[in-house]
Amino acid sequence: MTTMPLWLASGSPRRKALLADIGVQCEGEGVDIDETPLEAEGGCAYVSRLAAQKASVAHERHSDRIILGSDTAITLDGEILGKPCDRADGLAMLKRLSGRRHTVMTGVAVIGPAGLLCDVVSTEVFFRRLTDEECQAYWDTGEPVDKAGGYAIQGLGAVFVSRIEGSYSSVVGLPLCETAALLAQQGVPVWQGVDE
Ligand SMILES: Cc1cn([C@H]2C[C@H](O)[C@@H](COP(=O)(O)OP(=O)(O)OP(=O)(O)O)O2)c(=O)[nH]c1=O
Repeated sequence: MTTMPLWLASGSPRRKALLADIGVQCEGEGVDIDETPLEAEGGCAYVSRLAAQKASVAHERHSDRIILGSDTAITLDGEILGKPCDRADGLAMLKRLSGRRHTVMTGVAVIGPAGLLCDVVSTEVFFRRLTDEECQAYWDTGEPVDKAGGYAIQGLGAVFVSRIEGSYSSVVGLPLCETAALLAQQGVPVWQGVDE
């Protein structure tokens, strides 16, 4: 076990709350990086690159901590969808998700005594059909604006999701099973089903 405190390279209150759910306390703040996908970059490579980059930038400032960075994006028809840039973009995303399945990918990177450790978790999310009125009313709630794909499974957007295959916490922003394993490999005290 390490005595190095954990630093979350994220401004997302959801990621902090998910870690708190499994008893992991941390400080942290978001880092500003360019989130433009590289040419021909796939979703898995994209979220793992951004998670590692967020962790590396934070590590430069807080080299005395264990650093956790993460990134969530959705993929549909071979395209990466991040956060909507405006109302028109958000409505277009919701219409594309309507009545079909898409993939949510979350990359997690942890820098610590074991070096840089990364994982990517993919989850299939199935949406029921949405009417134009529903998409507009949902956008107007304000919930979609800072969410990858323009919806929140943990919020009002849950009424659009008929089922998922994979990790719920990963869709919300941090896959807890895999994150706990990465933290444990870096010596962070984290409960994994047995008391030490
Ligand atoms: C699909 C989906 C995404 N999201 C969120 C998770 C992420 O916070 C966000 C995607 O943006 P990210 O760039 O992954 O994260 P962020 O900008 O919120 O925070 P930071 O970069 O500082 O860590 O979308 C939900 O909260 N619910 C959902 O159902």
